[in-house]
Amino acid sequence: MEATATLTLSSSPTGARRSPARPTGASLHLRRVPTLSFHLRGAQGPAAFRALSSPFPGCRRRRRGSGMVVRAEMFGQLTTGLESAWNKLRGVDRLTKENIAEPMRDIRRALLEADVSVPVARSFIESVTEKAVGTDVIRGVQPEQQLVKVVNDELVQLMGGEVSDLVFAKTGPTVILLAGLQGVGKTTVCAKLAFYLKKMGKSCMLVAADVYRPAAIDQLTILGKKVGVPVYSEGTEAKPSEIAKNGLKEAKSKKTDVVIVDTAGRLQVDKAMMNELKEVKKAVKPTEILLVVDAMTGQEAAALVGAFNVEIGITGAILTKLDGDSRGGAALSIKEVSGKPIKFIGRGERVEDLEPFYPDRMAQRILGMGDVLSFVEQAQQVMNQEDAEELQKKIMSAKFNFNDFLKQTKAIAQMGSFSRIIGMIPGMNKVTPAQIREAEKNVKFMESMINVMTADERERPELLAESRERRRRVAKDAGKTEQQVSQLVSQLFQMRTRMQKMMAGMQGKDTPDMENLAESIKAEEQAAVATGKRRRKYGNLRQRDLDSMRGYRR
Ligand SMILES: Nc1nc2c(ncn2[C@@H]2O[C@H](COP(=O)(O)OP(=O)(O)OP(=O)(O)O)[C@@H](O)[C@H]2O)c(=O)[nH]1
Repeated sequence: MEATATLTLSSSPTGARRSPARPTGASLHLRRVPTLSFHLRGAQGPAAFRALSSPFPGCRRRRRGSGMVVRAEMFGQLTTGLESAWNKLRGVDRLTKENIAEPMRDIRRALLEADVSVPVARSFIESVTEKAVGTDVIRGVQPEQQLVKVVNDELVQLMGGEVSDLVFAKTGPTVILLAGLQGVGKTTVCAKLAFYLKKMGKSCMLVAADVYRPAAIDQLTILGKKVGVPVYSEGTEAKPSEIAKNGLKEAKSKKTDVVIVDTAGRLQVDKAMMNELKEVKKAVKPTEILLVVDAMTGQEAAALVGAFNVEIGITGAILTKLDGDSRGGAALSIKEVSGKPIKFIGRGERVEDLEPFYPDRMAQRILGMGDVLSFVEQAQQVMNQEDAEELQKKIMSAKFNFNDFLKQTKAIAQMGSFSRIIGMIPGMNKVTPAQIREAEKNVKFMESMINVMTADERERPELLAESRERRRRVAKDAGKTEQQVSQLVSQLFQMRTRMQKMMAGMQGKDTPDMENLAESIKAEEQAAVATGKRRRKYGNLRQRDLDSMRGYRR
């Protein structure tokens, strides 16, 4: 026999539900550990791989020595489903509503297969479609790569965007109350959290408030010993709220930093369970109430977090058993469905197997395309850099027109800040958040007027400066006053002059001494409002603008 294979199956009932066909010539050794992995060696390795992995879409192969290790990764099936979406976009030159329709169907199917609920999948698809179609083409980036980036960003948002850190009490011990259904891993999480907090330098105490399962107290005591933290218990006779209260008193007297309260789990959500939790909550006023949920239960876990939140008001969730054959639905839906963040994930039975939940890392793990993402990000940066250089050239040759103006205002809307573009022009990176907000407020107002200008007028702003009729027409079409249009025209010329001066000032200086752009725009705006005296032929355009305009035409 030339090939050997070691196959390990998930310890969970759902993980073990499918058994791959046994390949000829390969020996299988079954162990109960919570991932699926094959180690194949010998000439028949590839054949054995195909036979073994066929029931597990998303299996990954890795060469190891002369053999190969195959793992059915968490979310493997979802990753595979998404891959088929990218493949359908090969050969298209930009993303359109039409050509992404089918890939979007694939993504939707992949999400549903991963056990994401229908409404969550629907709103995800809607927002990806909207963002993908509205994305500018980035030079050198394939449309399918661009879609990967959009999907990644939306996945990160779906999972809460930012990492949600544990909150600690300002004074006295921080109390963490753990709740959850039976067997989800609450008791194990107590020890894992204590281990994690000890590594952070916090002293911990575990409180055994699960009085219904005598073994739970023993289990907690053993785990407490293992991680080196004291366990407070009063046996199975006392009331959980009393035990928690006394435990907290003891922790205070010992100046313990964090108290973790283990509560009883039930097979399903019931009134008695909720009432008991409410009592414990009232007795110890926890800083964090975390619901422990099993990732294997998919969208049910998300619904459960929502239900507990409505009943007792929780601060977040801990998702366990993500190392098994979890399809990912829980991780993807919890925040969206319940509004509560996932704070930690459990990825194994050992005390070390708990880590904070990072939405961005999780999204990358799902897509399995870290390299594509960083490539698209770099290309975007290059494009912004090129934009900035182009803008600089235009400013220097006094050709900054309404199209550039609009492009900049749109860039503001897109990026939420001037500073990303402006910051790339050397010396122009002093824009403050208040100025950004101010600039953003004006964006829509200006855009409405620029949108109704003709292509010629946008290209050559002096057409508007010279013709009162044109300004009147723009005002009428945009629903603004003639004065507001004149102000916009005047602002563009002032901006142009000002920018030119700044650029000229910058040349030959390492650290130019100049005001930032937004400040200058604001100053000019105020000046424009204050002036009204020199309005003759050009309505309320100011003499200085006319001079600058003449300079442009020379
Ligand atoms: N694979 C895997 N197994 C886990 C994980 N967390 C817990 N388990 C296992 O799940 C089983 C149940 O864990 P417990 O901590 O006893 O669950 P519990 O919620 O306290 O259960 P009750 O006290 O009955 O409510 C144990 O065999 C744990 O080893 C995890 O992240 N991954």
